[in-house]
Amino acid sequence: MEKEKKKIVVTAGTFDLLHPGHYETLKFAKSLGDELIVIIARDETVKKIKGRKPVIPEEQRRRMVEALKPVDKAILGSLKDKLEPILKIKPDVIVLGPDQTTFDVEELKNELAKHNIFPEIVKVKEYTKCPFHSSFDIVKEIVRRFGGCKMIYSTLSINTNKRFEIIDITEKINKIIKESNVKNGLLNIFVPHTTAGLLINENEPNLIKDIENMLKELIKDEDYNHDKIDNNARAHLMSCLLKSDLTIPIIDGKILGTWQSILFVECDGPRSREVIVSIRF
Ligand SMILES: Cc1cc2nc3c(=O)[nH]c(=O)nc-3n(C[C@H](O)[C@H](O)[C@H](O)COP(=O)(O)O)c2cc1C
Ligand SMILES: Nc1ncnc2c1ncn2[C@@H]1O[C@H](COP(=O)(O)OP(=O)(O)OP(=O)(O)O)[C@@H](O)[C@H]1O
Repeated sequence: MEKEKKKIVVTAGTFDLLHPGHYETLKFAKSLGDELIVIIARDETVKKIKGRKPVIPEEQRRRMVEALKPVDKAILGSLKDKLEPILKIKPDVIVLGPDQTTFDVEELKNELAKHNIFPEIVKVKEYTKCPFHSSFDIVKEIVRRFGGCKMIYSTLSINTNKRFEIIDITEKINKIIKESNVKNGLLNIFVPHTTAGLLINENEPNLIKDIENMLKELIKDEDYNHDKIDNNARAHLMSCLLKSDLTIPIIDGKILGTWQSILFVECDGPRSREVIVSIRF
């Protein structure tokens, strides 16, 4: 008597962080035949399709899927052509997940028909009866609970010597970044004062003089309303043209372009000033 041919079912997917939705799909897929083969999406494919690499590398994902009870075999997919493994397996049934748009059902049928393969194609329903029924939801929960951005900060003390003065603080900032050991992050420099501020520009002595002249030209030495209370309105107005904070990316431990320096601008010195430097990473 001729041995009855096994009914082979194929399904595929990323299966990054396993959840009951995966299991339900696999259990259902197995119920449709005798042998279930799962094609595991390659890391590179997932990066292209979902815009992010899976958390778990492909071989580790393959091993875990193969260890699941409904699964007979899990294989890594092709890097070149997604049809390649199906053409080799020649399945009787292909199970597509609820959110799988890699193949249009009709197109897949037509394409396989060209190779004399006529599988039944079944689409599964989404399983939602558990708190986490999507791998990305698990990722978001982990980030929410443990990932949060870390921040370190320090305070720079600056003693200014003149009424108006521009002080290059780049070296002091670079020292803080070096000591923080942060290679990639976001630097924020904040001046908690209303008569001083920050600028990024080239520290060239003639240009520094030009910046001073520009501010003094724009905000002339005149009588202002605020002078009735405190004789420093000009400094307040000058600081309106400056920045109270700077946000600069730290990439590979470096900040700033070739000609850029971080300049602290005193408009109402001499005084003791503070600059708050925080780094998020
Ligand atoms: C029938 C079928 C065959 C597939 N074959 C491959 C393959 O050979 N190589 C691969 O990297 N991914 C393959 N995939 C996985 C898809 O690329 C995957 O569906 C895509 O990364 C989206 O992820 P998700 O299905 O887990 O949502 C296949 C998917 C299906 C539905
Ligand atoms: N909740 C679910 N119910 C049924 N099937 C699911 C569910 N979640 C995923 N699947 C199916 O499992 C297979 C693998 O899916 P995949 O690895 O993309 O999981 P995912 O949770 O949808 O991932 P992500 O959240 O990153 O999109 C696909 O066939 C997919 O449709």
